Amino acid sequence: MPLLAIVTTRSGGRGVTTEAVIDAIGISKSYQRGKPVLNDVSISLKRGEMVALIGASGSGKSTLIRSLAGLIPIDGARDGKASGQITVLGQAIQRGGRISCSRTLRARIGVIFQQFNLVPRLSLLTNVCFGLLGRLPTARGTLGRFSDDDKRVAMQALARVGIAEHALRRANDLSGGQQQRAAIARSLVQGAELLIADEPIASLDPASSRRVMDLVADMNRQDGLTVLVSLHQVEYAMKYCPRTIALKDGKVAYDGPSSALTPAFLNNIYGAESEELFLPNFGAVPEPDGGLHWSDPQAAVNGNGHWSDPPTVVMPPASTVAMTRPHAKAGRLTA
Ligand SMILES: Nc1ncnc2c1ncn2[C@@H]1O[C@H](COP(=O)(O)OP(=O)(O)OP(=O)(O)O)[C@@H](O)[C@H]1O
Repeated sequence: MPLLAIVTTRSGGRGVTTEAVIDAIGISKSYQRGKPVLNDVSISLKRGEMVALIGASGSGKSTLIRSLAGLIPIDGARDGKASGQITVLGQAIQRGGRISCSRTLRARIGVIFQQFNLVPRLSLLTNVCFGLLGRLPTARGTLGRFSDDDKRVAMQALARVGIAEHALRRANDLSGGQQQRAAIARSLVQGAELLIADEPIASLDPASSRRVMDLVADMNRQDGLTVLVSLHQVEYAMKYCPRTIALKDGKVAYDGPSSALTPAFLNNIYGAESEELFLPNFGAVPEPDGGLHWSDPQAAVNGNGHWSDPPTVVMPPASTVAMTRPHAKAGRLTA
């Protein structure tokens, strides 16, 4: 697909297919020997899915995201235990504790971080052009010589994320939300097929968070990008992602529909942190069986729901809402 088409396509979502875009089998990661931060984790994402990764602080979300993106090596075979394997877009990105990510494969994976990862003293335009590096001849890319066509593509991406007027401003002169939108524009010009985002809204105010999540959801629906996004606030996971994977102590504690998550389960996952997680008026209401469902399903789907930014709400005590069998069936519930 031509680059301009990648940035401007509005042809409608491509839906979820059966093709696995991420396939991680039995992966573990220890920063210190004998203390695994990820412990035998297996997950699979199909093309076109938008999946949230949630879990308490320290549960291993960033470690999993970085492992899947081929940024840190997972554990190799150890103590008689076979090593895990990660396949992304049909290619082994990690095997036996060794990263084997080609330049071509890396160009197909967009990665967004909480701290934006822009070059602070360079313009937004140049930062977005860096997304083209995986596609340019090495010499031109290394010298950072971008053609008028390259800049046109970057401008289109900046226009799509709504910050074209700031193209020539230095990245560090812009707000966090604008910088994150520039990082998204960089993934757009990159032509990524898979977007892996590590707490992209963790340092943003609610309005900026919604804009960023709306853009990510738009890339999923309109461009067919497969998205894995780690989120601290569960409400965003429930609003934007049909499926949620929850980590607890480095293991998959839940993998299933976001709508089947219950306050009791979330209390279990987050413990004392849980009171900070829920914002009311997102449209999520408890069902009699303890699940959370959207009062306006269309709002959940198209991101046009009514939003407000009220103070945090205290979740009901775990004992008041029991996890019932239908949820265990709907998702893979192991916590
Ligand atoms: N580079 C590192 N060296 C040593 N330990 C690390 C390193 N990175 C993370 N850890 C540890 O691994 C555990 C999981 O960290 P990780 O950042 O993956 O969790 P997280 O779920 O993303 O947390 P948060 O929501 O706070 O970002 C934590 O105990 C953390 O201290």
